[in-house]
Formats: sequence, C-alpha cells, structure tokens
Amino acid sequence: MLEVKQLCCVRDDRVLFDALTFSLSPGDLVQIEGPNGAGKTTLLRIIAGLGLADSGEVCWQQQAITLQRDAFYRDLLFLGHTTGVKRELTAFENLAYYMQMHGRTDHDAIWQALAKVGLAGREDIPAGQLSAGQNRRVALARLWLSDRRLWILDEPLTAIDKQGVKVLEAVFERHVQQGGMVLFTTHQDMFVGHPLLRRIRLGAQ
Ligand SMILES: Nc1ncnc2c1ncn2[C@@H]1O[C@H](COP(=O)(O)OP(=O)(O)OP(=O)(O)O)[C@@H](O)[C@H]1O
Repeated sequence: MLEVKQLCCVRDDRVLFDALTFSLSPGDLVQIEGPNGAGKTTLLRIIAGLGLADSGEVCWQQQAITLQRDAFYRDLLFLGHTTGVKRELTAFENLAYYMQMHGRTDHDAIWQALAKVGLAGREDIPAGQLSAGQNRRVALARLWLSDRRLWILDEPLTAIDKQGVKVLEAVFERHVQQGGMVLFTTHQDMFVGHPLLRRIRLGAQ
C-alpha cells in the first residue's frame, strides 16, 4: 500500500498542494489531474523519492520510503517525461538492457512487448531514428516486462495515438486487476467514465 500523508509543497512562493493525503491499495488506478503548472510532476517525483516535499511523508507498506529506498525501488516502475530510451540502441536492445538491469533475460518477452506496442518489424532500428511516438512506445513496452507492483507514470500518453491509448488502457487495467497499482497523469482522455478510475485534482483552488 502506498500512503501519501499530509504532503505540502511550495515552489517559487506558491503552494502547489497542502495537507494532501491519499492512498493506493492493490487494484487502485489513480489519475492526478490539474492544469499546466498545478504540481502534478512535482507530486509524482516526490512520491517516487526524486524530489522533496516541504512537509509530510510518503509511506510504502507502512514505512516511510526514506527509510527503505531499496525495498521501495524494487517495487516501483517510474516513467517520467523523458523516456530514458537510448538513441544509439535499437528498440530491442533498449528493452534487453532494461531487463538486464533488473537481472533478467527473456528475449521472447521482449518480442511480445514490442508487438504489443506496435513496433513489430521495427525492433532493429536505432531509437534515434524512430518517431517521437515510437520512442515513447519503446519506453512503454517496459510495462509488459515489469514485475513491479507500483507504476508511477508521468504523461505516458505524450505523442501516443488513439489506438495506442486503447492498448495502454488495457495494460493498466490488467495490472490493477492482478493486484498492482497505477498512479499517472495525462492531459488526454483516458478511462473516460470507467468505474476503476479515481481522480485527484490539484490546482482546483
Ligand atoms: N525545481 C523547481 N524549482 C522551482 N520551481 C519549480 C521546480 N519544479 C517545478 N517548479 C514549479 O512548480 C510548478 C509546478 O510544476 P509541475 O511541473 O509540477 O506542474 P505540472 O502540473 O506537472 O504541469 P504540466 O501539466 O505543465 O506538466 C510550476 O510553476 C514550476 O515552475
């Protein structure tokens, strides 16, 4: 379980959020929403342990993440604004590198993940020669390879077309139905009217 407790964050003398409290349990799908500059990225980075709040804390499995970073990061898949895709490596090599970093090798799983994100036939092209949306798809293919319980995804739909959104909705849904948790932001329509989705709005005041 992820618990966000009484988080307060001030940037440039502006309170982005104050006393923000919510939690995610297995099976939860939560969208952080709000206008440009509301603090969505700032919040996700704090929850992922990549930024500091002015007060409050983030707990994973009942313990502050600052006291157990290794355990927390073993359960976390974080995808930020930048894709983390290496331009010189092909789509396949990028994913093989990703898996190896986590001590795993499964070429069949990589082929399948690339097919899921619509990159079958483009596996051997250096990522630097792929389009923006194809690059994002390489990064998102990690979702099919990951065994992490908590996904924190900042604008995963950037440059993704409508068909790609449907594919992502399906993998999010599968993850939460298997007991995972997904926390994400997007300015695009996703899970419209879907009973699974919970929304938390920033910048509404
Ligand atoms: N390191 C920083 N130092 C100072 N101000 C910052 C810092 N990081 C973010 N901000 C400010 O905090 C505010 C929130 O930024 P953030 O990127 O979290 O917004 P956002 O809701 O993700 O916006 P968008 O929808 O445009 O991606 C902005 O006004 C930004 O200028």
